[in-house]
Amino acid sequence: MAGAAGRVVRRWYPSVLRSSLQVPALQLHMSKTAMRASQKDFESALSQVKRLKDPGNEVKLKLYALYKQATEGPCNTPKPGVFDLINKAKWDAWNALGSLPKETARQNYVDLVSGLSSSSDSSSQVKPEADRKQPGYETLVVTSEDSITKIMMNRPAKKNAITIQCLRVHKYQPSSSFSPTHSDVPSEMYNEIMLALKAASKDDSAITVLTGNGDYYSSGNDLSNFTDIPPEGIEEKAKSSAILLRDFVDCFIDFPKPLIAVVNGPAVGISVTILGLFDTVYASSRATFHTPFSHLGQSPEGCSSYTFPKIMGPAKAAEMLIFGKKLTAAEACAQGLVTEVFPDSTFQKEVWTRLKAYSKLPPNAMRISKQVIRNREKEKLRAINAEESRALQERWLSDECTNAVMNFLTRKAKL
Ligand SMILES: CCCCC/C=C/C(=O)SCCNC(=O)CCNC(=O)[C@H](O)C(C)(C)COP(=O)(O)OP(=O)(O)OC[C@H]1O[C@@H](n2cnc3c(N)ncnc32)[C@H](O)[C@@H]1OP(=O)(O)O
Repeated sequence: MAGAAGRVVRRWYPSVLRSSLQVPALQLHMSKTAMRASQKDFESALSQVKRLKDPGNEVKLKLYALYKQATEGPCNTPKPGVFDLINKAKWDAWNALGSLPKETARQNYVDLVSGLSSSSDSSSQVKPEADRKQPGYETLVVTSEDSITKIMMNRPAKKNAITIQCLRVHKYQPSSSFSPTHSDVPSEMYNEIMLALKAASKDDSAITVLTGNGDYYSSGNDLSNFTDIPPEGIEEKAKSSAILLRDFVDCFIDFPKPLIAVVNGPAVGISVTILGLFDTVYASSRATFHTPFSHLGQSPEGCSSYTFPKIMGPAKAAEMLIFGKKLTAAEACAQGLVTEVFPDSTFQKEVWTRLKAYSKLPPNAMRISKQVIRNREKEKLRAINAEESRALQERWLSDECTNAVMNFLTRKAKL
């Protein structure tokens, strides 16, 4: 397996796979004997693959196997143990290629990537407001129009799960080696949402909207965040995640303008809990609201331990936050978490018509009204946020949490 230096990280590899799917830089300096006609195509496919949308684990395994076969030949490593699920899946995929010649594997790799590229080019996934899109975000589409700044979570293939890890993008230098020409690209969603909120708080928009692209609003914390353990160890990871969580939630507590959630589909975990910090929540009739913290060995965040009992009363809040009861949009509206539910078929049209009308109201008056409503609670909310983050820091180190996350990542459990 590759050492830490000189690695290519394929952006869409979940970190659970990434750790061992990383392509050793030196392997890309193919031996002279391998410099055949398809070498150039192969190299171009290797760089093309990094720009593709996530093709799913099955295809990633195929790519991995073909890559290994093309560069190393038939599988030559011992079979991983039965509990080493990820490495075993990879080993199985490589081993299944038997004695396929290197050249054929290389050609198959090129063909597979070319097929993936054309299907991703013709993908029906809309690139919303591409022309008005603010540059610089990897996981969001941020647009400003009609005095509304819209922050759209944009990982539809992953149900807009919110990522932590800062991917290191190493650029391929054909002549020498892989070098980290641009590292720490802010490609993760927690930080990008914070950046977008900070920018929106200062821009000339009157209101700010958070929504999701695709069929989900958001499936909450990306559970593969838990697998990206730094060399300093798991305690350090829990500590830095708790700080990130606290800072993330503080951005919502402190946001100075009217903040509206346009909940276009199901919402899970932290994408639900922070709704208590929004001023208005519009939901599609297709949306659901689910906070399965106990199932995950975790505890509530986003100030929900305070806002939910306040909004819906302690008994209903406990059913959601302790027992993970999933609410329909209508139920969430009846409990006061959602402002209004719209039929899914007319959701976007009705909501945006409403929001455009609101955005024409005098912005300073709206801002002051929000402050009058919210300011007296801010200090309390910050203290609650810090306390919830501390509790989670411990939870993340528990066996209950580790087992629940591993069950999801190995596909034994879905919520
Ligand atoms: C640092 C701050 C931490 C703050 C603490 C936050 C806590 C939380 O937010 S707790 C909630 C965490 N979220 C979950 O537990 C949801 C897990 N996801 C699911 O149960 C399901 O994926 C689903 C119910 C959301 C959707 O099911 P389904 O419609 O069957 O779609 P798939 O499962 O096939 O999902 C497609 C694709 O997306 C990946 N994915 C979805 N959600 C997550 C997620 N939260 N984390 C990581 N990955 C997620 C899923 O793995 C699939 O990926 P591929 O297999 O590669 O296609």
